[in-house]
Amino acid sequence: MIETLNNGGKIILAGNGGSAADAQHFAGEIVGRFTMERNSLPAMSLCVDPSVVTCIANDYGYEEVFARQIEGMGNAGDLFVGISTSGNSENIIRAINTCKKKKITTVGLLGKNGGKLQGLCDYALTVPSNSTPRIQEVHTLSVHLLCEMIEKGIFGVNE
Ligand SMILES: O=C(CO)[C@@H](O)[C@H](O)[C@H](O)[C@H](O)COP(=O)(O)O
Repeated sequence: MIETLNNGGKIILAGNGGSAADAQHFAGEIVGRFTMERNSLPAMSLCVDPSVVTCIANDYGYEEVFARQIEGMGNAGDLFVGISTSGNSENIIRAINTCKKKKITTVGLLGKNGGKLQGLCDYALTVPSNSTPRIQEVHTLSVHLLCEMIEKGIFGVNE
């Protein structure tokens, strides 16, 4: 993630339900700030524009809501984070496949045994629990830890 941002790429995130909340939370910490006064960094959640999401879902199917946004807004050198507690959400799987075509690095924040996404993502952080709420709680912690590491990695340890 640090390499992506240092090289001018952006972080793109998506998830369903509670994981959609995690995706927008992550983007907020990166674009706004986590704990440090610093320049803004580029990150976006694909879950937050109801007009875009409903248009794609209505016209192309819910499976396409993230893949089509990546097709339109993702660039080589970006990094996509797909958040899925089951690892089996079809719209995240399709998003990852679109990223591969566009040379976008893929990261899975997953749960259980990682599901179908485990082997598809370039990197996977998989919470080995069968409880969706417990997985989500560890994902939220992971979001904060990642944001802390990004800030410290790019701007130093000033807090
Ligand atoms: O928050 C919860 C359950 O705690 C739900 O909204 C949950 O996120 C939804 O069922 C999601 O559709 C599950 O998708 P996924 O994590 O398996 O990809």
